[in-house]
Amino acid sequence: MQAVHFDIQAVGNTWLTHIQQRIDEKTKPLGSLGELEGLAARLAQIQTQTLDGVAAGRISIVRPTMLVFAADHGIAGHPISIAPQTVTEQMVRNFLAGGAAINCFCQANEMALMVIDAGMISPVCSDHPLLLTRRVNAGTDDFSQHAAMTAAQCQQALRYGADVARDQISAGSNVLGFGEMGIGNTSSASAVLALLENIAVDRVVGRGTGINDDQLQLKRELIHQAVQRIRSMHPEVTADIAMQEAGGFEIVQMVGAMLAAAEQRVTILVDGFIVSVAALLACRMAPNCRDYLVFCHQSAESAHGLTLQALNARPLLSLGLRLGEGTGAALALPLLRAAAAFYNDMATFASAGVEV
Ligand SMILES: Cc1cc2ncn([C@H]3O[C@H](COP(=O)(O)O)[C@@H](O)[C@H]3O)c2cc1C
Ligand SMILES: O=C(O)c1cccnc1
Repeated sequence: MQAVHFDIQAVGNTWLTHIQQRIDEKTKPLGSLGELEGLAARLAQIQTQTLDGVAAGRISIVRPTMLVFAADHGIAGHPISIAPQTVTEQMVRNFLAGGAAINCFCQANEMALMVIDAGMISPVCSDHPLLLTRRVNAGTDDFSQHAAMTAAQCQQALRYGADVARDQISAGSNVLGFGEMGIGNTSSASAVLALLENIAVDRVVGRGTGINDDQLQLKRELIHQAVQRIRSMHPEVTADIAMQEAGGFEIVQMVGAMLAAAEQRVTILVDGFIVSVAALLACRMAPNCRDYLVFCHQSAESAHGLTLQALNARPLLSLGLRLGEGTGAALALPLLRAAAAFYNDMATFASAGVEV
């Protein structure tokens, strides 16, 4: 099967001085809107391709949509989460019924929500308007023993994810949020991070949903075993190998969706640890993808800091969240709206007759 290819343009710094000049002409002391200025500049860079666009263009946030990718993980057959695998499906039903944290935050912040079955153990038989069924398989294999998926499944997951993003973009979205649901997926994310960044397993493994000391010890051992197995077979671990060996279908679909979004100059809202690991994989496959990422929050999962460091990222919020589902990304959307509002509508010193 032919590998999926993405053609992503770098945002480039051509217009950055002009964009910064537009920000500096606003009626405020230089730099006084702090990180909101960097956020506005990033959004403007993503959306602006001409000098006229810098002078008169507006940052637009159209049909912002949260994509929650759900899948199951063979490794969750071991007691490495507070919850059994069945909770993935139960939570997906909860998303569809509107009862989860992500539903509340999307509703509060006027964000659309779509849930993707990327490969849960059992399909949710539903023609629910929020559900997209893009199942690669009924969960991955236990990656502490075997590869999580085949090369063909990995390519299929990338393709499905890319198609999900393209469909939302065709429907008008120019901001896509990323969230996930999959019991055991912090194990997968930790293994991928250890493999890509060559970090010692003990430093990348955390408590996920809040496991106890015995479970943490087992989680470390299983991931250590996996990393040793994978490294002994592949002295050089590429993103493709990390995904096949230790990924989850929701993680790989997020990678495909991010790459497709970046290809179409769409802003990507990155949630917590698991989504950030997907972002790291996407940037390994296509470094220009980095230009389209907005890092929304820093999770309490200890390895999230290491992931953000690897991506040279400074997130907008730090609220001690450790939930996933896209919650941190949905909470950051009002900051994007505020950045767009001041960039688009704030008076300049000249227009307001303010002299300093
Ligand atoms: C009720 C419940 C709701 C959740 N919503 C997100 N997650 C989060 O926890 C899981 C990852 O943690 P671990 O690797 O420890 O299983 C993912 O499903 C993630 O989205 C949840 C977990 C639970 C139990
Ligand atoms: O940071 C996250 O995304 C996270 C942390 C714990 C559990 N689930 C998700």
